[in-house]
Amino acid sequence: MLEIKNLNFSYNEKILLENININIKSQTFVGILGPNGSGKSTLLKLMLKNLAPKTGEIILFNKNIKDFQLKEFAKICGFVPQNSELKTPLKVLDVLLMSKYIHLKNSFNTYSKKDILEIQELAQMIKINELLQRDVLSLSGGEFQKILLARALLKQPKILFLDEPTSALDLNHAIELLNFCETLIQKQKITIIAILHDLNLASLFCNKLLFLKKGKVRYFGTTKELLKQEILKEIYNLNCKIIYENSKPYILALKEIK
Ligand SMILES: Nc1ncnc2c1ncn2[C@@H]1O[C@H](COP(=O)(O)OP(=O)(O)OP(=O)(O)O)[C@@H](O)[C@H]1O
Repeated sequence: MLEIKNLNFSYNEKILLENININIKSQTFVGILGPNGSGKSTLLKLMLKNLAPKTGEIILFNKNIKDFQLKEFAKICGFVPQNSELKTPLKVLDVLLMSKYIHLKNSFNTYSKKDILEIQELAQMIKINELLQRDVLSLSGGEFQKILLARALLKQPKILFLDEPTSALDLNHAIELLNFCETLIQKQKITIIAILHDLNLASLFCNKLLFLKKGKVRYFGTTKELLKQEILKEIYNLNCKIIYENSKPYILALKEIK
């Protein structure tokens, strides 16, 4: 479904991503992990066509993403950024309605009752229905993150990219949001690619992990295969214990004894 072949990327002379080769099957929850500065956001920007590879290609549904028209690409790919460019005082409902713009046949068309109903249904599901009439600028960080997710989902994307989707959420809300994303994979047959820093959340929700370090793919495999003491030491220089609960690995970070 999404294939990256021999991808290299650099800014000026600085190599940021080197010889990236991965193949992501549909209906997978992929976590992109790695230390700060390892190239996670750069890789996401390349997959979103915000940056262009120096060499190599990114193939989505058998087509090089550079050959997608912007509107066609935007219909297929949903993106939930960490922060948003949204700085204008708009009602949440209006922000969400704007995401339906892409499906309007032409600029003279207007939103339908069906669009409003769809927003209300989704708002119920991700528990933002009480926020619809609020000004986006008045929302808390966590509430805002959920609005960004709703905005991406209303485009009914086939692939959803998330940049640290739980960074502003408490643990309960983080699990609730990722649970919801997991059900989307089954119900709407979408694929999710998320940058995550929390290894335990990655363990709970991701089927596959991509570990980057210094711009290279160090590991790409199943969560069970990769969440191992020696791998986490190699990638993060982390001392940890792995505990298994319902056959899922949990990472217990250890303080270095001096
Ligand atoms: N515009 C730029 N010009 C030069 N270097 C850049 C630019 N953008 C990013 N970098 C560098 O590229 C490297 C990878 O950055 P990137 O943001 O992809 O890392 P990351 O893994 O997402 O990090 P973090 O976990 O801290 O968000 C870093 O060393 C960063 O300083």
